Amino acid sequence: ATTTLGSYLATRLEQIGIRHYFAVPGDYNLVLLDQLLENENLEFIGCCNELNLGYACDGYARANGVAAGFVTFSVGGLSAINAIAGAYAEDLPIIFVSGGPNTNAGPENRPLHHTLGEVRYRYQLEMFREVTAYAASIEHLEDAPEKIDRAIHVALRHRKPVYLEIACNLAGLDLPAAPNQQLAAPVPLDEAALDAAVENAAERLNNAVKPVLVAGVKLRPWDATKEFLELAEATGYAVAVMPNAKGLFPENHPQYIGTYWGPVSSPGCGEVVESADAYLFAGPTFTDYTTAGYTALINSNKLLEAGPERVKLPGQSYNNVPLPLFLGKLAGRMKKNDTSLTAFERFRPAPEQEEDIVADRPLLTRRVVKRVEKMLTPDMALIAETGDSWFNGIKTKLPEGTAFEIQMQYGSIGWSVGATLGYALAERGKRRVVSLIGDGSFQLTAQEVSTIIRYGLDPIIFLINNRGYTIEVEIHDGPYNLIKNWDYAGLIDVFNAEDGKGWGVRVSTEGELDAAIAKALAHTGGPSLIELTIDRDDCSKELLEWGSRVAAVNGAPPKLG
Ligand SMILES: C/C(NCc1cnc(C)nc1N)=C(/S)[C@H](O)COP(=O)(O)OP(=O)(O)O
Ligand SMILES: [Mg+2]
Repeated sequence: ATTTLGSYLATRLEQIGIRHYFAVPGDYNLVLLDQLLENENLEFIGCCNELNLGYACDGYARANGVAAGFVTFSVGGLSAINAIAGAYAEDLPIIFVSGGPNTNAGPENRPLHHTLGEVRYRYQLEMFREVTAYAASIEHLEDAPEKIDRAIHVALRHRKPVYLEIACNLAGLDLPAAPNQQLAAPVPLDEAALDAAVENAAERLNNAVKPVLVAGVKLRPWDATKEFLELAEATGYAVAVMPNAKGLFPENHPQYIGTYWGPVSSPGCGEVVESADAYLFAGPTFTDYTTAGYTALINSNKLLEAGPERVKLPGQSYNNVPLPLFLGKLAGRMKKNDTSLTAFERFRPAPEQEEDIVADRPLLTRRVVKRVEKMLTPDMALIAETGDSWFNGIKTKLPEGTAFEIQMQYGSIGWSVGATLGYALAERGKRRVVSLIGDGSFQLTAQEVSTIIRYGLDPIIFLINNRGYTIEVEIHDGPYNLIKNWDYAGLIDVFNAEDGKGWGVRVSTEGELDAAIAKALAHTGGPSLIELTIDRDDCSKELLEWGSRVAAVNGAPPKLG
């Protein structure tokens, strides 16, 4: 049996669990798209532009584990590259495919449209090489299967996007049949290093007086959340999560003490973590944003850092130690010690009294967070866009089982609209998406709401209209932080046109918000966009504190020498 190059690729995508792929057509990928349409287990999802296509792949990969996107050469690829770089930063496997020039164009010295006007066609491949874990151009049929399989293998093994460029005159040609072979490779394991790391870590933690555990963002891409929970319950320690790891440990768990974010940690949490005499961080990233401008007091003499594939203990490092194996094995060596949790219990903040809704009270960010918290259910996912939505999203208490998504490593505003599309598609019928999106971010990618309408997805979008770039205002204000206001709620009518089922409303009081949420929860067949009127200076207190610290780091004078 033979298969065409395009249907070989389609079969592979199906084999790794993809059911939808995102595409914007162009004459370099039309024949390839025809091949994909032949596969009835894959659904074509057309996006308004390639940047949003990339963000949709990001959101889909967060829910589904891996995603695929298809663009045309240069005008498509160079538009998508920012989203693919973001997926690299966020450890998301994406099979990203661009149509490429006809294989004869180079040898016959043919200038082509959509290119730089010179006969040199490798520039897109070189650019993607920088933001993917593997990049290859397929210009000969005989090496297509190997390059496709290698790309998929690398994406799944390293949890990173990969890039394939397929010459437009090859996609519909026959290939040798597709052997069903193992595509995902296990993480390398050094048994001796694993045992030594467990031995050393167990000794340090079992001899500590008040050790704590902190969950990091890499727990999820390296499938170690279950083992982290096991370790937590084997130790009885206080457990915190870093801001971009929210949702990776159940927040109603008796050992959960909140978000550890240095000076903007949740009440009591920072104190307990920083006063511990040993802390195990599992899968952490210590960036300027996750440490509030490096003001988090993390002492390397007390730090046990378990990364995706290596463990770092004070004065010792162990390589080829997979995170889930390390955490799981360590759990079996731990003694119970609830000293840090007992310390936290002494000042655990009393649950906040639920304030009654004051119908005609103007909206306050703090009150909006409380109202969103109340509507969340375990079968929802909360997506927080870059902006004050980070702080508001992170402060939102999650019911057990509710998922949380944030792009704190890359922080490219506008990401959340495409990510909402991709995530909602992957989780259709299983999880409803609730998104917190600022007005400034929304203006970069708003048109993808029409794709959400086109495919009848029903996320609930809270559009926080505070008249500008408030994060930037708090870090460093200037006239550039002002934006032109839109009628955000009215956009829904624009995108609905004659057949859409989106619903939009603008609210400015607590009573209006309450009624809008009730209506959104009942609204199906399309998105609900609730535009919130928020005062320009009404932001979370954490943003104020965090902003001044990040600004201090940004402004640090160049070191001499
Ligand atoms: C302009 C910028 N960051 C710089 C930036 C600029 N361009 C891209 C693609 N990504 C970025 N992070 C940021 S965080 C704005 O405050 C976002 O504004 P908005 O969505 O309105 O949220 P807040 O009002 O809560 O800040
Ligand atoms: Mg704003």
